[in-house]
Amino acid sequence: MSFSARLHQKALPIWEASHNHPFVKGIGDGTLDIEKFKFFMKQDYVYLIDYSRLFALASMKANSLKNMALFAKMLDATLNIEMDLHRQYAERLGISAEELEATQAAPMTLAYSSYMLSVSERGSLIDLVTAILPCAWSYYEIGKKLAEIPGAMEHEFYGEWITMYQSEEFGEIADWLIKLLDELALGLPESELARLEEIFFNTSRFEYMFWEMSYNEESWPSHVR
Ligand SMILES: Cc1ncc(CO)c(N)n1
Repeated sequence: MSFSARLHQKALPIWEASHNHPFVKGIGDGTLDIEKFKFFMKQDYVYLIDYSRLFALASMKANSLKNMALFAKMLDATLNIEMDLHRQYAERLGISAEELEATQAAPMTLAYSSYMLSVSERGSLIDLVTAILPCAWSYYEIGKKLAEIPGAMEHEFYGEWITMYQSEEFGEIADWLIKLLDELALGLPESELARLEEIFFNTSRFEYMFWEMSYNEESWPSHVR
């Protein structure tokens, strides 16, 4: 079994909980409360700012020119394609790009971003790739699953979201990260693989918690905001 398949298997119960989360289900059947989605979009935007920084850092740590270029491409795709989706939704929701960028990170967003950044800054390239893989991979899986629901991609509000994450371009990023991880993991001792497994498990948990936070619109208590 490849290392990526092992990680996927280990985190499967968490991924399934994400797929079955009422937030994700609500995007799929179009019933999600728009206020919850608005909360999610704003938090996701500030999350993606730090996620983009990780691609810049990955380019710095890359082991070949080819990989440097691929991470640079992912950085560009996140800042200019994926985050454009957020800017477009914001416009539809009456939020300006400036307001979106100025969103105050909620505790879970801050915890998730800080965890990914700290693992990636002090670790090597494989630590970074392991930390970000559940993000790219799980959104692609969710996108594909939701796209199978008849009419979901044509939904007047949530259709664009599903269309973005099920796209071939987004899938290519996930596939490429999976391949790179398996390459980098070749020949590593079990102790190292177990350490990486923990990172993957943690960011998979954070992915679940991000749905949970968004569904509950959970931020700092108002008296300490
Ligand atoms: C929290 C989160 N995880 C993954 C993705 C996919 O890039 C995203 N936009 N947001």
